[in-house]
Amino acid sequence: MSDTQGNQENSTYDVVVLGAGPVGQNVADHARAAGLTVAVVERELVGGECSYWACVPSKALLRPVLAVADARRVDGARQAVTGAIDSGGVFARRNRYVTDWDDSGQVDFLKSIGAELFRGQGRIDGPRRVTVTRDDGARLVLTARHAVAVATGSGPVLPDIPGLDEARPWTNRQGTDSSSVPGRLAIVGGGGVGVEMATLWRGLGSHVTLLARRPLLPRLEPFAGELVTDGLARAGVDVRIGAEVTALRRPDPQGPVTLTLNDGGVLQVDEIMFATGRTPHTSDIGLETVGLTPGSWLDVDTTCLVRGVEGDWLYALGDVNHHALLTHQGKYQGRTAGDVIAARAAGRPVDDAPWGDHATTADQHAVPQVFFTDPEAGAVGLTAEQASAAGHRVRTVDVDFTAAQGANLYADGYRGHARMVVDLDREVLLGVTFVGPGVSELLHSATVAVAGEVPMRRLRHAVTCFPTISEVWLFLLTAYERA
Ligand SMILES: Cc1cc2nc3c(=O)[nH]c(=O)nc-3n(C[C@H](O)[C@H](O)[C@H](O)COP(=O)(O)OP(=O)(O)OC[C@H]3O[C@@H](n4cnc5c(N)ncnc54)[C@H](O)[C@@H]3O)c2cc1C
Ligand SMILES: NC(=O)c1ccc[n+]([C@@H]2O[C@H](COP(=O)([O-])OP(=O)(O)OC[C@H]3O[C@@H](n4cnc5c(N)ncnc54)[C@H](O)[C@@H]3O)[C@@H](O)[C@H]2O)c1
Repeated sequence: MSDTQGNQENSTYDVVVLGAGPVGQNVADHARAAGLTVAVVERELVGGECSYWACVPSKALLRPVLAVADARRVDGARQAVTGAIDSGGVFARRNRYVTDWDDSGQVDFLKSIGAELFRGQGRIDGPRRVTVTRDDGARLVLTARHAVAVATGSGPVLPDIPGLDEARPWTNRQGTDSSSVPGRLAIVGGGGVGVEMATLWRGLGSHVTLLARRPLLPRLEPFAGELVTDGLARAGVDVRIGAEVTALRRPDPQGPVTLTLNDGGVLQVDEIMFATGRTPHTSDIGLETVGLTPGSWLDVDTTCLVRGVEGDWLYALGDVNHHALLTHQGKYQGRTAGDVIAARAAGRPVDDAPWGDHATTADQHAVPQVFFTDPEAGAVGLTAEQASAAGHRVRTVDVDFTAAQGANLYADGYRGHARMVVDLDREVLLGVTFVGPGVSELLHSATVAVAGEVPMRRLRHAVTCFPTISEVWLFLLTAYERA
């Protein structure tokens, strides 16, 4: 429904979604499937950071690097890998997966579900109202009968270092959309973006220096970061733990960047990339008009309803709520919140008990994550340290993959390690971590066990196929039973 006042158009929908990334699209899809009318506001590309400058291009670029690394671990296949990776072919592959940064396919998806797309910057303007400012300056007002869902994602945080602007650093954007390989690349930050970008650009031939304040992948079990550090070093990445950049210089815009480091050393590179964390896209979305602080992460309950806002109409999903900065977890929140909004709109009961239909319980207990490094690292649930800190009485079981024949048949001289964290009181798994080639596809088995709270005694009946990498489960369970 729409009407016009002066030159400002006003329209009313059941739900207004801010941001058409993967998360915004999921909440829209679920609300539409329940029969609600939905407006989606997007200021850039429908598909968001994930589709064009994060998950999809990074994995399109990494896959050839990891495929070649896998082939090199198999006698007979290794001899067929004789040359360097063809970066032109890799970039062309990436361009196909990001559809040349053209979002028409995803626009068609929104049309197909019957959601209305509004292009422009969306801002909340008091309860249940959103203004959209288009590039040509035109403004329209959207009113939400039931809910406004914020899914505006996050952007890179850059440290405040002298010379930062002059250095014109890369962020995840240039790290995923560049079509030339820098001769020398410094990457700052040892989280997920840093380790994947180091794997990728080294694989394409760059001389990469990875500067990390702390050990790599600090949110995972410590052995994951250690094995990934080792893998990067074997690939030729100069990994420097404890390093920080204190100043940057790039006097000639076409010339190299000079980094001053905290140990007083100097490093010269052709590009520098920052992978030093994310900040929510909430500074310019009108949070102050509903009593919230601009620029803050949005604090939500288990149904993704924002706390501290009267009237139960504002939801926040995906990166902006800071539960887990991962596409799949944000999409889970989007599916859940879409269903919650529909239930509340229809006056139906909301099942927000733990593991209920309308609760994002997995955000607290079973978040899975895979890093596409060499070796791959995958984890779900709590680490041993997190589980103990949360007050659980735990047993930690560790095994090397080398004993699993399936793993060795997959890669000669397979190197990998797994850990499971068992809750001794309930005899269920709290967390599992795998590190090794090919473990990315193994992780979901652990996610099912953790989210399903499958009793340890039942897990022994989940027989692993011989000979597959999954045999690691047999070694883990045997070690648990015999301890
Ligand atoms: C290099 C990199 C690799 C990654 N790899 C993975 C991976 O392999 N797997 C994984 O699960 N996660 C990965 N992530 C994390 C993942 O990208 C994010 O968790 C995901 O994009 C979050 O989705 P979202 O929909 O919340 O936000 P986004 O994808 O950022 O989408 C938000 C959308 O909102 C729009 N928007 C923002 N503000 C407004 C406004 N005011 N008005 C209108 N529109 C607005 C933006 O333009 C954008 O389109 C990676 C991140 C990075 C940086
Ligand atoms: N495959 C995947 O699922 C995948 C891949 C990449 C990123 N992601 C997600 O995207 C999000 C963002 O990743 P990220 O790596 O940018 O952030 P992050 O927060 O995971 O890691 C950033 C790292 O940079 C370090 N750091 C911060 N400031 C620094 C400084 N000035 N100097 C040196 N080091 C500094 C931090 O200590 C931290 O270890 C993460 O939450 C991650 O889960 C997921």
